[in-house]
Amino acid sequence: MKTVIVFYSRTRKTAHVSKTLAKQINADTIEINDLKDRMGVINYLGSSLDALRENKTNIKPDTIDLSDYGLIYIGSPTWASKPAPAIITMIDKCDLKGKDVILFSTMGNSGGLKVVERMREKIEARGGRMVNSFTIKTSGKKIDELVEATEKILDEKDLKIYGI
Ligand SMILES: Cc1cc2nc3c(=O)[nH]c(=O)nc-3n(C[C@H](O)[C@H](O)[C@H](O)COP(=O)(O)O)c2cc1C
Repeated sequence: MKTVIVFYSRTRKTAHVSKTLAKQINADTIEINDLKDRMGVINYLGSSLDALRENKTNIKPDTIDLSDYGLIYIGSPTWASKPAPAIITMIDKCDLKGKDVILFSTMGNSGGLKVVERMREKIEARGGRMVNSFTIKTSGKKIDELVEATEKILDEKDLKIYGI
């Protein structure tokens, strides 16, 4: 069975982590886009509130077909210690019955574990099973440092053994 990395990324950090992983483990990627404008200071506050309240949002693609995949990574930035609304919305539209899932979050400095924990609850409710997870701090990291941190986690967590 194939592996896919499903992610949302507002400022490309989670995207860099996802693309690095995909290259290393030979996985497909699916980027979830949030159709609501999330940029700028005012939208930052609104986005934090949306995340706190677990408000749904319009996403593109609207639905994703995971039937070809046995192992699914789901990655989200940390927003107010919660998953981004685009990821909450996406998980609630997915059939994860019998799927192994690896969850990860990026964060400025803190709250990433709570994001993983909330995603775990949600994927389990939809029949998925979390087999591993990790968080990555992104604050102050340049792209090459993010790539390096991702490769380090890949080794530490032995991620290459899953989905073979
Ligand atoms: C609305 C919003 C809320 C955030 N809340 C947190 C937070 O609670 N804790 C934290 O460490 N970082 C927080 N961040 C920072 C992001 O989690 C971090 O920069 C992340 O790596 C960005 O990923 P991206 O570039 O893929 O969007 C927040 C960012 C935004 C836009």
